[in-house]
Amino acid sequence: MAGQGKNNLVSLNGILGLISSFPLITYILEFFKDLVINMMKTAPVPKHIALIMDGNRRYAKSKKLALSEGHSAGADSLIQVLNTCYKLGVAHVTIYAFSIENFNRSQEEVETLFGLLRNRLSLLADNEDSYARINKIKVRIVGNKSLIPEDILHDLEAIEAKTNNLESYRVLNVCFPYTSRDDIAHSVRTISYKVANNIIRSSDVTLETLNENMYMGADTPPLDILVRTSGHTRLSDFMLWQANDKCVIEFVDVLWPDFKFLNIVSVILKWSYYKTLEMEEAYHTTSRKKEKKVPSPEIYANLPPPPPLASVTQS
Ligand SMILES: CC(C)=CCC/C(C)=C/CC/C(C)=C/COP(=O)(O)OP(=O)(O)O
Repeated sequence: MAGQGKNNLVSLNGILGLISSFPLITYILEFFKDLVINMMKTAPVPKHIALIMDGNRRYAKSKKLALSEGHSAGADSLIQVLNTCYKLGVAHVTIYAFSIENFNRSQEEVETLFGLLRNRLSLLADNEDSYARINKIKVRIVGNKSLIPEDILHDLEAIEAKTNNLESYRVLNVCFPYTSRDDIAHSVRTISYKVANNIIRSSDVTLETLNENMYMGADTPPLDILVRTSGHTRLSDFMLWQANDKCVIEFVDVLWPDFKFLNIVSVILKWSYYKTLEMEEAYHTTSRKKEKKVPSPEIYANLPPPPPLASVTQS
């Protein structure tokens, strides 16, 4: 049944894709998408969503495309998903764009991925009317920058500089090249350095200190939803530290390039539904506690007698 539901959603996405090739229909579809988004805004909205965009190569194989086209289709999907998230009011989106493990892929694929990332991010941020700048989205490269070739790093840092101004209030964290364990090791190394140089005391090191010294920075809200596409049910060394406590992990059995508006909307709707139930439960628990605090009649019975009545008209 779950597989059938998945196929229905993929074919619905396909139909939407096909009919959206007509301009008037695109306009009507966008109108309905905005309507859905505006309705969803009346319920709780997650602050931070992370995405493991898995399945680009399988998508390319299934469509008999070149591998690079699979990644390119993945980048197209990402733009749609980002647009939905930011329109809805999600402040931070974090994407696993390149794992340190991905360096084990062929030189050709690594270069394709680096080039794609540089080109797509440039498109997102280069000009004043580019998507990230119009929509006030800060692009941040999060990860072990020492592993990025100099020319690519130079371009990525230029993109960061163009979007990182005070007006930006949405954030796109591009994890590149990244693994969680490398992030945790980086945080521990930074803290050890600070302790050794008397910048902080070891007794003051808390979970928050570890958090603050991670690549992502202290101003990142707790992770609400982590999505992995393609049906694989593992985290592949991503967000191991951040996916804690209240974070919901969603494994969606759809290849990333097929992950579109309806898929991200259903993930967020589910989160929002359970969040509403949780808030309602918390509300009832607090009101029950308040009700319990009402003093019992016996307490009134034991109160001292009231003072004698005095009137201003009768001296
Ligand atoms: C603008 C911008 C930041 C673009 C990002 C482009 C993008 C979608 C990158 C993801 C790359 C990646 C390693 C995907 C995993 O699928 P896979 O290659 O492991 O596929 P498979 O699971 O089918 O082998």
